[in-house]
Amino acid sequence: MPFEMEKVLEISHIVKQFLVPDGRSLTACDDVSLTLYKGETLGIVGESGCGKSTLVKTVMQLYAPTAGAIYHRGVDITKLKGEAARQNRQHIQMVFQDPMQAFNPKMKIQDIICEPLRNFAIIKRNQVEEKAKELLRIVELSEEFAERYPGNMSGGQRQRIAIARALALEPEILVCDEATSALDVSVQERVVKLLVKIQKEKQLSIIFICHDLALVSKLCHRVAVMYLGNIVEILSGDAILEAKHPYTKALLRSVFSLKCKEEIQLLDGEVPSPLDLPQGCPFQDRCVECRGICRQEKPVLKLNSDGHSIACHLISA
Ligand SMILES: Nc1ncnc2c1ncn2[C@@H]1O[C@H](COP(=O)(O)OP(=O)(O)OP(=O)(O)O)[C@@H](O)[C@H]1O
Repeated sequence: MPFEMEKVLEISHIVKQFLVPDGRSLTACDDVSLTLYKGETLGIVGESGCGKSTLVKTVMQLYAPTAGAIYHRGVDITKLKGEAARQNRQHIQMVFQDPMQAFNPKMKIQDIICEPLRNFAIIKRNQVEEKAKELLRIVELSEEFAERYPGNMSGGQRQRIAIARALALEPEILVCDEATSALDVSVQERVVKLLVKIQKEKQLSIIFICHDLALVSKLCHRVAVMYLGNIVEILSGDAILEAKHPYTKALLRSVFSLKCKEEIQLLDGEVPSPLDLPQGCPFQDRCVECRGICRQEKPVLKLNSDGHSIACHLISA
């Protein structure tokens, strides 16, 4: 493994339900368990609405889970309150798709980058400029950006600023939710290379949510595939084309072929509503191989001897 097998985060049986206006509950995450290791990039993929953002917002303590626990270095962070919860946020930072929404347009870049450090009283006012320049160097931007405002910068530059701000507190974990998706391909490639470089230097663990399966397979050590609030498969990024779960295989077929960039087949059928989860396998209504047992029993995620996990009744370990 290119990363250490030291557990940094353990997501354990997370269920997240939302109460919707008509009184029913919507299950966005349905018993999700995942481990993140030190220095690892863990990709999370799946169609829109499968629960990726809800899962990472629960990790970020933005949502309280309905059930389950999230252990960071052995401590269940979902139970932390007040100052203990605030302190823990230093270790897990997030970069969103559109950092502009998070930036105050009237603040100088140096103040935006150093705001987390000021909030935790780690640096004084007169140390902001120097610290901002140091962080700008890490994300390979000129020190001149310290004095600028976010309005007149390119998307790639803003995303580097967002990364610099997220790294300011020297977190152990960086969560990137579609962080490179709005960038054009060449800028995206440079930002991704930067993330890999920083990860190697700092042994950072990264959770990377992205719709682009080719990018995920290139960047991520492991990839978790989500469907209707469930993890259906976990496999090595470089083995994504060897996926075995019928959903992952369909997802791979439905996107542009990694080799010839040619669209080949769309995934048939609609994703069922998370308001009305079926008994049994979440993928049963779209699976061409569906059998009786798939409608009765929900398959558990089983670890194969090659480190590949699959939740499917039809595939044996
Ligand atoms: N605050 C909320 N209240 C009610 N329902 C929500 C809330 N947030 C998310 N959902 C629902 O939970 C399900 C999972 O949404 P989520 O945003 O986590 O999916 P996603 O995989 O991140 O999708 P996308 O790729 O489009 O961002 C969806 O059905 C969504 O409508």
